[in-house]
Amino acid sequence: MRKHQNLSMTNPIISLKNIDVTFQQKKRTIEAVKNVSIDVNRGDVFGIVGYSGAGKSTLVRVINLLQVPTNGQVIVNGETFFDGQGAGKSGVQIKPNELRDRRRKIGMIFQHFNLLNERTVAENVAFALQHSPLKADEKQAKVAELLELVELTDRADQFPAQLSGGQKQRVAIARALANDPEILISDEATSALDPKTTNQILALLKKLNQQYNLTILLITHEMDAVKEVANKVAVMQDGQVLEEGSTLDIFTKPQAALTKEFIETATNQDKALATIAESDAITTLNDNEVFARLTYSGNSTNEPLITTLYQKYEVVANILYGNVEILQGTEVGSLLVILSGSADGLAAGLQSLKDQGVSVDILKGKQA
Ligand SMILES: Nc1ncnc2c1ncn2[C@@H]1O[C@H](COP(=O)(O)OP(=O)(O)OP(=O)(O)O)[C@@H](O)[C@H]1O
Repeated sequence: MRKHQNLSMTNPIISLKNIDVTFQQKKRTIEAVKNVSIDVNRGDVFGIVGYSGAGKSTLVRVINLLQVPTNGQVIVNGETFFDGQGAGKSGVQIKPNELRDRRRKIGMIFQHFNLLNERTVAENVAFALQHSPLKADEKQAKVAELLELVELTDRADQFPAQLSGGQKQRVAIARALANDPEILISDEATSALDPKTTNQILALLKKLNQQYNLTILLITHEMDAVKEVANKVAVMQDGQVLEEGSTLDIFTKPQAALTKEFIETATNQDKALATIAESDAITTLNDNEVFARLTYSGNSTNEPLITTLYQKYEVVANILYGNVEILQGTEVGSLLVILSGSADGLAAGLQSLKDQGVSVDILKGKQA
């Protein structure tokens, strides 16, 4: 695997501008992607999160024109692949043979691995090299190198049916990397795997990103997966990007209700919230109390938030749930608390938390 240079000249490596994808069916029009613009920089692990049907797969298939968009611009590595308004195929700006070449530099992996069952592990990887200019012995060496990279050297002569899900996905990764792609699109690649195997695959993707500067697009319905590896996230719903930002910002300052929902799941807050919401403390919340979620990162973690609330504002915090994650090397904490105090004390205390960069969500209580 070749290490890709970080050429600032060609950043972003993928630029999608105002992309629409509309499918015409007999009686109805499906707007699968609506006016989406995203820039992916070289070396990014860019997470695209959304529920089934949000348009994620359709959007990423636009990158290598497996899906020709209805409108918009597709620019990869500074080269315009597509530019058109309602132009259909006539908006394609690249010749078919060139497009085939460029597609080889964009590897893809999928939920169901898409391996050839009649071929061995080594043959599956070699299959991706059928159009490569390498000589036979070079191809063999390349396959061996790739299998070593994904730690499957000892499985080279086995068939997919003899492998676990995680091993099958590693074969698929080796195959996707055969032509030294600069971009890897991972479309729900861990969705069929158990949590432990998922983490192993995510760790492998992270290694490929760090060691080879491979740009990765990680499509998933699990914010958990994104949290592990992505430095940027876009949240999709109904064909649109609801919000986009660094993983840290998305986790600490989510704006859209859907983003908050994904984060609650990824940080196990959803389960805690469900239990806590039923508890007496919440169902019989007093007038001088608020139930709040406090999210803080980096510097704020060192601040004695709770102590200050009490000492300065006489606001007492009852912590019902706490969680700390390390995201991109930064601590992100979340607390579910009942804060009690005088109306003025609460107002001033909450304001002081916000001033310290803590994101405050009132989940129940007067100030909601
Ligand atoms: N070729 C097609 N023809 C018609 N409709 C399509 C086609 N491909 C996708 N769609 C529709 O476009 C919408 C977005 O689908 P898409 O597969 O991109 O979503 P997704 O977020 O990737 O979800 P999933 O993870 O389930 O694939 C859906 O309503 C889907 O039914």
